[in-house]
Order: sequence, then C-alpha cells, then structure tokens
Amino acid sequence: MPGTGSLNPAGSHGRSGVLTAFAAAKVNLALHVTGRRNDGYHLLDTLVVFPDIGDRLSAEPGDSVTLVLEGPFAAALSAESADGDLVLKAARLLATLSPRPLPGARLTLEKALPVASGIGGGSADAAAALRLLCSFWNLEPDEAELHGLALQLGADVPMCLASKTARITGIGEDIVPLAGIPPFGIVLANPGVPVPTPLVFAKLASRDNPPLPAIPGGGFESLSRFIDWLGSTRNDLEASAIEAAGEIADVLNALRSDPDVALARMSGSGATCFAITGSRRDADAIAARLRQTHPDWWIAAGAVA
Ligand SMILES: C[C@@](CO)(OP(=O)(O)O)[C@H](O)COP(=O)(O)OP(=O)(O)OC[C@H]1O[C@@H](n2ccc(N)nc2=O)[C@H](O)[C@@H]1O
Ligand SMILES: Nc1ncnc2c1ncn2[C@@H]1O[C@H](COP(=O)(O)OP(=O)(O)O)[C@@H](O)[C@H]1O
Repeated sequence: MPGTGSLNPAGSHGRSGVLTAFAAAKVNLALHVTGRRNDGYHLLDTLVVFPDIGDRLSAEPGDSVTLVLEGPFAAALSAESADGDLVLKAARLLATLSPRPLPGARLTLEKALPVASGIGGGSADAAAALRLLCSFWNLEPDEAELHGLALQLGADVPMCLASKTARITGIGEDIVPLAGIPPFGIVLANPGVPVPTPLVFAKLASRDNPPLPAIPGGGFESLSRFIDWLGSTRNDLEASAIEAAGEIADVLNALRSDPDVALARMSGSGATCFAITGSRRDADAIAARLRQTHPDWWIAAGAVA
C-alpha cells in the first residue's frame, strides 16, 4: 500500500518470489538550520512527513545483484553510473553484515520522484532497499545497526528508514516520531531544475538560526492550528535555493495563488515545493489546475495520514 511500503519490514509479496517496497517522498514541512559541525555538515531542526507519493522497489531472484531502472525519471538516473545508485550502495553495505555469501537479487526501481529535488527520493530508495533486502536475504540486523548503515548512505536515509512523521535534529540522525498532527492533503510541484544539496548549503547567509518553536505536547487540535504553528516556522534553505534556481519562486507563487492552498513552502534544498490542503480531494483539484497552467512541471497530489 502506498505510504507504508518502506515502513513494512517484510515488504509485500506480489507474484511468486517477488518482494516489493514503497519508497515514500520525504517532505520537510519546516527546516531550520541551527548550526554547523566541524566536518562542515549542518545541524538541522526539521519536521518531516511522508505522503503516499513515491518510488517503488522490487526484488526477485537473480544470478547477481543487479538494478533495472524504470518509470518517468529512470532516464535521469541512467545518465549516472549505475554503480553509484543508492539502491546498489545500500545492497552492498547490507551484504557486509552477512558472514555467508548471499544469493543474487534482480532489483527493479520504478523511479517516479524527480532526482535531486529536495524530497529525498534517493534516500527513500536506499532505505527501501535496506528493508526489502533484509527480508529477501533473511537478515535480521537490530534497528540500531540498520540505522548506522542508513546514516552511512546519507543524512536523510535514517528518517526515510523510519518513514513516519517526525521531528529530526542533528544532521538527520536524531529522530523523534510525532503524533497529533491532523491528516491533510498535499501537492508537490517541481519546475524541472535539479538543485544540488551541497550548493544550497554552501550559499547559506546564516547558519545559526533559532530552532523550531515549541510543539504542543498533546498535538494539534485541528489542521488550522497546525497550519498556524507551521506559519511561525521556516525553510532556512529557501532563499539560497531560489538564488540557485529562480524557478522555485515561480512554483511558490503559483501554489500560493490558489485559494485552496493553506500553506506553501519549499522542501529540503529544493526545488520541489509543497502545498498543504484540507483533503486529498482538494489536492487533486489543485494539481489538476496547476497542470493546466504549467504542463512542463512535475506535479503530484496525495495525502499525509
Ligand atoms: C537538505 C536535506 C533536508 O532533509 O534534504 P534534501 O534537500 O537532500 O532532500 C538533507 O539534510 C540532505 O540530506 P542528504 O541528501 O541525505 O545529504 P547527504 O547526501 O548526506 O549530503 C550531501 C551534502 O549536503 C550537505 N549537507 C547535508 C546534510 C546536512 N545536514 N548538512 C550538510 O551540509 C553536505 O555538503 C553534504 O556533502
Ligand atoms: N536511486 C536514486 N534516486 C535518486 N538519486 C540518486 C539515486 N541514487 C543515487 N542518486 C544520487 O543522489 C543525489 C540526490 O538525490 P535525491 O535523493 O533525489 O535528492 P534530494 O534528497 O535532494 O531529493 C542525486 O543527485 C543522484 O546523483
């Protein structure tokens, strides 16, 4: 089921011998940059959600570990070395845990999320690969060991391994699941410009910003209360991302001009922006309108449960 696949440790069985997992997009509803470590990595305070919009990974028996890319954004990845794909990197790293040789796995990635776009598609794929191959190879690392492997693959991979609404601090490793956020619809829109994450961090004007405001202990009693709270938060990477790719401002303007959008902001280091709506139905309607005016943008609608 979309939205939960990468959460499902066992993956789900399809046709015989095939395991599948869903790799949900990661959306930073708020992202504060609060400092910088000595190694140059930035300290974050971020609230992430995982809508039912994402990639799909499957594994079936094969002679060796191979990856086939399919789907709308397969070409964007094929241009890069297949060896460098985070799915294969995750497979190689996981295999180091096994004292015995492991059987081959023919992996297929249905790449639906745009690449290098601030919604952690590669990180979600890597996390899905870890979960899926644990099941495929009958490996049972404990959660701490898996978390350690995930962090070696990228700062965003541990949160994608959890794939649950959470407040994240550190560089991405300190994960506190958050309950009490009402469900909402979401629209994702990307103008088709890849934005390299290191460039956006490098362009930051300020690296010591205040953390997220307090989150009410009992959660938010309504979506409008949650939107009010979000209104007092920021994405500290937005200005430097817009400096790198001015199209992001166009996406934000287009989303904010729709009367059914409650709040619009950039996710991660961009260029994907999100809009929060009252329901999935509103999100579908907004996405349909946006496709009329911007047929060249990648636009997806979904929900956060
Ligand atoms: C900005 C965020 C917010 O969730 O999302 P994306 O825009 O990538 O989706 C993440 O922190 C991105 O995490 P991820 O994409 O896994 O980063 P990595 O591959 O580990 O790092 C790529 C590069 O980004 C910079 N980087 C990344 C994370 C961080 N906390 N501080 C950094 O300075 C570093 O220059 C690093 O070399
Ligand atoms: N399966 C994958 N999907 C996306 N990107 C990948 C993948 N494997 C490796 N990468 C590399 O990771 C980089 C970051 O990708 P991605 O996770 O999509 O970015 P972001 O976190 O900004 O959305 C890409 O530029 C690409 O070179």
